[in-house]
Amino acid sequence: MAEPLLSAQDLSVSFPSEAGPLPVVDGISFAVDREIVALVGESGSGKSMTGRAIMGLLPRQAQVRATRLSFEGQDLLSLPPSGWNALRGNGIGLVLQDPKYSLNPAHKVGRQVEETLLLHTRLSAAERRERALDMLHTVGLPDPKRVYASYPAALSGGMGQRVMIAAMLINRPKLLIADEPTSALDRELQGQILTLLRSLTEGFGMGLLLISHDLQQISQFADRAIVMRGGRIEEELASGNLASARSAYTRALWAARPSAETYGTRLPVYGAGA
Ligand SMILES: Nc1ncnc2c1ncn2[C@@H]1O[C@H](COP(=O)(O)OP(=O)(O)OP(=O)(O)O)[C@@H](O)[C@H]1O
Repeated sequence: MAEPLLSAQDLSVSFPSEAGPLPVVDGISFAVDREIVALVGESGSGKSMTGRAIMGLLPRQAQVRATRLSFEGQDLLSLPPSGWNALRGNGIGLVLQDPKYSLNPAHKVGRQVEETLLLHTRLSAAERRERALDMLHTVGLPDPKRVYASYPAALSGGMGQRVMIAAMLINRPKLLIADEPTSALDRELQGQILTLLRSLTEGFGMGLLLISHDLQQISQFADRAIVMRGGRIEEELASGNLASARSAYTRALWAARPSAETYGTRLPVYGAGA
């Protein structure tokens, strides 16, 4: 069988502490292919650190170990810095929570959307512009020319997130990691952005690793869900089965999912031993 796009076996991330290395991701194994896989779990369960390990973007003091961590068969653990630079934005893209912090306020949108093309291709300035305008259109932004020439401050949150997605997808990465890509947006915009991500994932034949604490969202948009708890995988299941999960822990998370009234609040934290 062909190797999945991303494969992680026995992946651990730990931080030094007075009591020795403290694992925050603790021996997890999973794979992502051309599909939408959600990493779900309460705050602090290790979702973001897992995503960052895959991008080679862990804090300096973090230690990462795995028996295997590979992207398209390429071993990520032995990748030199130049290899990471080639991979990021090119093979794997990352969309973070809030475009306010991801987009540089000092540069126009067009330049930021084109950046990956500048780094990884030999396209001319005119070709880059054309691809950027095309991508801004693909992510559903009206008047791409105006957006292209704007500064990020002129964009609403939803537009900013569309611009980030355009910037990440312009060079057609095979895998997109989206870490809480909609939690800075209101409910309606969340649905729009996730619908966009879903159609782009399918249209481009990509894999999407969607990191989220919102189980309701995941049940609607992801194919599979990996439920994390205290750095470990509690259970992996088809996301449509979250409501009837085998694990009591997953069922408790499902029961605590945000409703229209509690929307915007964080999930309660259950101790690892609860
Ligand atoms: N630089 C660091 N040093 C030590 N511990 C850290 C560091 N960064 C994160 N951690 C710890 O790693 C654990 C996992 O964090 P992570 O950000 O992966 O959780 P998460 O599941 O993504 O939660 P959230 O939804 O709140 O982002 C947390 O307990 C966090 O305190």
